[in-house]
Amino acid sequence: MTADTITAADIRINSRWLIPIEPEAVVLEHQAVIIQGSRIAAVVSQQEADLRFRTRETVNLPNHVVMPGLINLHGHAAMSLFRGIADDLPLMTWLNEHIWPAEGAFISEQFIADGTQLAMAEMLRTGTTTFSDMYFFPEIAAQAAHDAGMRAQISFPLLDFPTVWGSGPDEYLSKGEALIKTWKGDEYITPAIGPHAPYTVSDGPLLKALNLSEETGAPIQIHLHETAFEVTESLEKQGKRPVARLAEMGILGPNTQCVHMTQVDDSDLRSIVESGAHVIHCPESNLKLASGLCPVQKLMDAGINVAIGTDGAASNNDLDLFGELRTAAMIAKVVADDATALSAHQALTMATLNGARAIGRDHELGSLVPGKLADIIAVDLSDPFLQPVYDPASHLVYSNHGRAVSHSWINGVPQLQEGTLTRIDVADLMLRVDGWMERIRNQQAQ
Ligand SMILES: CSC[C@H]1O[C@@H](n2cnc3c(O)ncnc32)[C@H](O)[C@@H]1O
Ligand SMILES: [Zn+2]
Repeated sequence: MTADTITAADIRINSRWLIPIEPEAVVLEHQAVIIQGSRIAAVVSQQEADLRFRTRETVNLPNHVVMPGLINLHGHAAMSLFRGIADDLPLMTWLNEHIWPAEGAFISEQFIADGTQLAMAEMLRTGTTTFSDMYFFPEIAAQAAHDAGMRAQISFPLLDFPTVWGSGPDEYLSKGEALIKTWKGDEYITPAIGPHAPYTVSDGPLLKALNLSEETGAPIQIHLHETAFEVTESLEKQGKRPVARLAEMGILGPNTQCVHMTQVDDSDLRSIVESGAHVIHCPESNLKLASGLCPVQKLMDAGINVAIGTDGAASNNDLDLFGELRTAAMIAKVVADDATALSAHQALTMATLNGARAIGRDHELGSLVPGKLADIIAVDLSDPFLQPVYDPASHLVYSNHGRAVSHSWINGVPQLQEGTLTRIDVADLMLRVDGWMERIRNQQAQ
């Protein structure tokens, strides 16, 4: 090897273990990830890296596993400010009697800016590099994510009734169209359409959402079959199951993300498979609201792409995707009555490549492959609760929680170094969070 075969690059990450996700489910040892600009230039053995690359910066991670950044495909980021205000309730009581009144009373542009930043701090700290949001004032959330250098799919809300963000479907759709125009093509922000649920959006606005999606390419994300009650009520009012209604309208397709899907009969399964729609599994929210259990392994066996999300911090009550994976893997086994269901590697793929596929970005996100964007995390396995290490993939899913995440990069830019966030001023954020807590608590006490 001569000097002219040595390539200059920006960052070299040396790690004890590496889980690339693609091309296969393996754990590699003593690898180096080479980053040039915003992309992965190479993933090679450390010996080969010594011969082929000279980098501006080298990060040595001797007790760590390096893998692609996690993708949290469903949440309501600013609801972090409502964490713990209404626990131990079923979905419709939680929404009608607690969450919707609180949203009416408190949500403003500043609430969304602060709440989204709080959510991003937690997600970055626990290994998420891309998140999906469906909430009010999406233009503020998009700007907050962009400013923090986080990747996000930002869905604008669509409902039949007025909220803090608009007077009804027409206003939501025209503001949403503006959001799409502003952010389409951005490398960090993917604008999307968020019809809330089949029970809150009637056919007219749903069809307009579909038109907008077809015209702009913006994905649709919708809460779907979250509870048995949703399905029963739809059968009573519409004479059909929500999935059948959406399938007949043409809403289900490869650009549609169906969140929850705890109720799946054979006809639902067929509709989802035939349409190519994606399912977003939110196990902890489903458990906490006693909504039901998504049959993840059955969906995957049928060929459906299943990604994972935390849902909002008011129904979870955290945004730690590693914790979510542990729950997902555990309940998948009971639901399938099969301990081999959702293995550790399948779970890690669900939180990375499947998430990228659901937002149509698997060609550039979700695995550590040369040419893909450098969204990378490192997890420190040196703590006693992660020792001894026979299989790092097992530890990441079954023994870990997100606090062991030590480093992350998004687009090749460091976001977390030795557990410290580089782009969010946490002390300042906490002052603003305290202010919101006082206001919310005072109003609740009245
Ligand atoms: C249209 S903005 C989002 C809207 O959804 C509410 N929400 C939060 N979690 C859930 C859930 O699990 N099912 C249904 N709706 C949910 C949130 O409070 C906003 O009002
Ligand atoms: Zn939700």
